[in-house]
Amino acid sequence: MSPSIAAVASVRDVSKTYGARKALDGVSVEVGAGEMVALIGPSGSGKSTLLRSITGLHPIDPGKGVIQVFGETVQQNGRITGAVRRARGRLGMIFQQFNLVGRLSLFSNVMLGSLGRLPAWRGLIGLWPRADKDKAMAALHRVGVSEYAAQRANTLSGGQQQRGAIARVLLQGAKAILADEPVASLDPVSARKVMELLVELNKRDGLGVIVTLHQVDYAIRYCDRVIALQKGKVVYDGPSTGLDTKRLIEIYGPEYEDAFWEAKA
Ligand SMILES: Nc1ncnc2c1ncn2[C@@H]1O[C@H](COP(=O)(O)OP(=O)(O)OP(=O)(O)O)[C@@H](O)[C@H]1O
Repeated sequence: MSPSIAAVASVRDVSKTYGARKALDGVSVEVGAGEMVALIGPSGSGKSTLLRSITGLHPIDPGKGVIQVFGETVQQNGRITGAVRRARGRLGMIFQQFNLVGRLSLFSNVMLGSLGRLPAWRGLIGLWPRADKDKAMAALHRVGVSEYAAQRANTLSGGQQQRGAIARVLLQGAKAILADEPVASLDPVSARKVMELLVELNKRDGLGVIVTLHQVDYAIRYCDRVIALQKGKVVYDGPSTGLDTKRLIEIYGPEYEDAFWEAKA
């Protein structure tokens, strides 16, 4: 399979143990290049651990587990391979707390997305090539926050910061976005805008998206496919329309309505 059409992530029989706790227990999932998939499940079910394993931020347990990103093996037999650097360039990470440098302008934060391709000294003295500066402004425009380019990141609202973080991923040239609870710190209006932006990047630009969500209603509304984890195991992998009450009780238990952010229709 050529890397351009290979799956964003192919995870086969992966386990991850912290001390005596199995955070992932024989997980196998594959997310295709153009898909937008929600990763849901109760707190502590292993969602973040799965995303971190895909990006090679920690080694999985030794054994038969294998993780491939765009067709290249990034983890095998408990070892992170040399292909992980290339994989990280292709995967844009978005976090709950935005991960911007607060004292830098939004523009400078977005420019940091090009550091993987440029020598670091250029960034240190602000000597960015004109073409990259133009691309950064275009990315900020694309996500709807270009008017705040000169403003220090820590003076912006959460929603504006998260859009800036997405612009940085666009400048990085990522082919897919892995978002770990990207709306958990936002008010519902900003959260909806960030989710709509992710949908647009998926549908219009063809970026693969894997997004962990605490809010089941958001998973159903914005993602065609849902993968649910429970105690480190995949307990559902299918269309979001298949998440009926019985399934939700299986995933979250009888308190499943607490997993809806906005009122359940
Ligand atoms: N660095 C770590 N050291 C020890 N245990 C960890 C570590 N990271 C995660 N765990 C444990 O692994 C399990 C899965 O955690 P993980 O953060 O992946 O769950 P999650 O589904 O993302 O939870 P949440 O929705 O609350 O963010 C939990 O029991 C957690 O306590």
